[in-house]
Amino acid sequence: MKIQVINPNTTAAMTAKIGEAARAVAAPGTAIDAVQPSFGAPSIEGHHDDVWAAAGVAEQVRAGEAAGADAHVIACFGDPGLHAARELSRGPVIGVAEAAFHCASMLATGFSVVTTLTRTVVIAEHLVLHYGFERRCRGIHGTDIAVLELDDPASDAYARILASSREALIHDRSSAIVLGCAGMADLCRRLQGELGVPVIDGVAAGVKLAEGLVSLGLGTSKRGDYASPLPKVYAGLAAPYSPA
Ligand SMILES: NC(=O)NC1=NC(=O)NC1=O
Repeated sequence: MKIQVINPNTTAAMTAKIGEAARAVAAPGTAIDAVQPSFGAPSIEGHHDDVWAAAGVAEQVRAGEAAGADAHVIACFGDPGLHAARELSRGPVIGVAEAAFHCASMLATGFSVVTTLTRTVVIAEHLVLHYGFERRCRGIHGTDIAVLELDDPASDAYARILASSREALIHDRSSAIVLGCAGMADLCRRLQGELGVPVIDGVAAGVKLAEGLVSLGLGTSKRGDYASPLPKVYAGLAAPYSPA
């Protein structure tokens, strides 16, 4: 099967890291196509970035459908464009936040989220409510590490995320950690080893959930609000949209 993994920001190094994290867990028969939009923000750190990211996700899902993708993973913790992507897709579309929340909820009675800039905490809060996890998510914590600082050794990102996770487990009385940024994917196993609790990276969780649904012969329902978008010409876009 082929899974398109979309980094909705436009930083190629992050797309490569996300693709590596996806391939590390993909089953032998699963091909991972890691992509990013042709336009948009280099990192997604707020509502304005999110809007552009959602349009970029729609662009990439349309291309992925034309290329025969069996499923799509939206690899940004805000799950930008998730519902629009499901209108466009025959197969499953998994947002990394939704995937991580589901997995954490099957491993612990309560989980905490550790994310990047504190200003993005409200976006994660909105997702928790939108997906119905308010009884399972015990707290969401910003570390004030910018997304593109995650790879900068000078940011001391790992130590700061580890410390924030330790505090969250105590303060929230939670038993699992959800990493609140796709850019943290490479830290997951090390953090889990040091914290001694399940640490969920949404990229890996999203890939395995997508694989599982496709292998069950399940795809996005095309009845109701996830039916294909109505065919129309979109001003300013190269090609008018017509359902596959
Ligand atoms: N909470 C976040 O900062 N999420 C993210 N921003 C990105 O650019 N990618 C993410 O996963």
